[in-house]
Amino acid sequence: MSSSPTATFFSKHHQLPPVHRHRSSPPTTINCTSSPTSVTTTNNRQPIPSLLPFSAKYVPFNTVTDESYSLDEIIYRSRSGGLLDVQHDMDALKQFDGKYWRSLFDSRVGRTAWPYGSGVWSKKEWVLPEIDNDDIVSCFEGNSNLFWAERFGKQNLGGMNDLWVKHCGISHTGSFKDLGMTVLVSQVNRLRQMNKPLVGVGCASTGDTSAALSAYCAAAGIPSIVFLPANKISMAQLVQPIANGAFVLSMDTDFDGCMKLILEITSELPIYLANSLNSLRLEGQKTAAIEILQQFDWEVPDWVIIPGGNLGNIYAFYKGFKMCEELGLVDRIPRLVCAQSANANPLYIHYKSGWKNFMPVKATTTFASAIQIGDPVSIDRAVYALKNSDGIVEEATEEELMDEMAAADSTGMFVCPHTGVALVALKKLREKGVIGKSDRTVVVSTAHGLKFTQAKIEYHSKEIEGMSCKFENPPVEVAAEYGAVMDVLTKHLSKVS
Ligand SMILES: Cc1ncc(COP(=O)(O)O)c(C=O)c1O
Ligand SMILES: N[C@@H](CCOP(=O)(O)O)C(=O)O
Repeated sequence: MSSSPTATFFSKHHQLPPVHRHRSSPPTTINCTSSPTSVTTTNNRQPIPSLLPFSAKYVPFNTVTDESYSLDEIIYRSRSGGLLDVQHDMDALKQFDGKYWRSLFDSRVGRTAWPYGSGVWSKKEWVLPEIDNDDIVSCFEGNSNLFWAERFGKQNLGGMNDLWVKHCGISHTGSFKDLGMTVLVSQVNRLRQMNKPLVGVGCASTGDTSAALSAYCAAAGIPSIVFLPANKISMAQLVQPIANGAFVLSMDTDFDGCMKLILEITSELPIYLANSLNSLRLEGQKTAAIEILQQFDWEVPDWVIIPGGNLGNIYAFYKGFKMCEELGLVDRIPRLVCAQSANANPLYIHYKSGWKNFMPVKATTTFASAIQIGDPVSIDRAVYALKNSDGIVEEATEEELMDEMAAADSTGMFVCPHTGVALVALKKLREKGVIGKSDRTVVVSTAHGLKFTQAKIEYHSKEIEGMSCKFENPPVEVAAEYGAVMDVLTKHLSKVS
């Protein structure tokens, strides 16, 4: 019996359908690979000599030093214990102008040529330029909907007309983590092909990283191990790694406790760390920023608002925008806003103190459970991103975030509580007049609302202690009889008309 094509689709050894094997080059542009000798024009196939190859390496984050590491090394921190960053050879990338890169990226959208149809791998030269296409583990992530939130903007924000929601949660495993995980798991796949001693990949998680890790590992046949804080993630998130065959450890601690443990374990055992401390993840996540520019035909929005927890994503967005500026695709970057839950707000406190001495906090329960993080590993990256984008940090209380989520849902979206946090930040900045009525603004929606149905059910049944749930919309129980249905319906219609 032949095996299911979907089961083996991403395996290196599987014979992909011809359309996926075909490495197409965009029309009227140059077909770039990582080797300078193979950079050719599509018209005459003449090699262009002396071009620098595209390459990337790890360097200490925001530090001037000669220290650097190959991406094929298993390393997460610099010699001094600081964060790492993936540094691309910008001189090599600058051999091509902004117009070239724009048209190359545009030409790959929605295509099936492996792996460029992925929103991440369509930017391969800027992500992991040296990986072999056969080693890539992709679920064709990215290319997510940039939704014009017309009704929400008009109704809830005093006629704001240029408001957009980037639905990163409408994705393979239901969150933006897919963008980073395709890169990390592809690199692990490559390292395993190189016989590096890696028995598996592990992460601590509030539910989305674990879902993405387990799915991408399962697609590639790589063991995954996830550390979850018991009873602190949604049921939908818990079942994702279970279904994907991960080794799931449920621990009586919070995310910060799980994070501490995975760092200790991965330093002892040959398990590769998949959290965003690992800067490879951010290379994939930064493509969401590039995609936003692309979806606006390379016009730059004024504001981008991102919910923050472990704080890798805010830096990933900054990096994506900054690369586009440096390589001439756009001439400026947007102002960034990081939005936190008031119950898990170490960055907000740090911002309000004028960036004086960062102090972790003990994060308490929040409906935005995926950002219940008190000691974010990427604090330095976030501060850098915000300082260099004239950024702002805002916070949202439980009632504010749940109301905003419900208000967004009532205009046709179905967003997660973290998106609610970002929408509160927008509302507060509009009310203060910081964000103008006609400013082009993008709110990044980070996970699918279907992962958080329990929170929505509690809200709409007014089951949340101390919360007025002003947008509640509970189902009406009615007898299955014509008269009874008519009564409730006419009453209802008289109210809405
Ligand atoms: C749904 C969701 N939104 C936002 C975040 C915050 O992202 P980051 O940790 O990169 O700040 C996370 C994870 O932390 C998440 O899972
Ligand atoms: N929300 C995250 C928390 C961990 O973040 P990471 O980006 O460092 O992996 C999750 O879903 O686990």
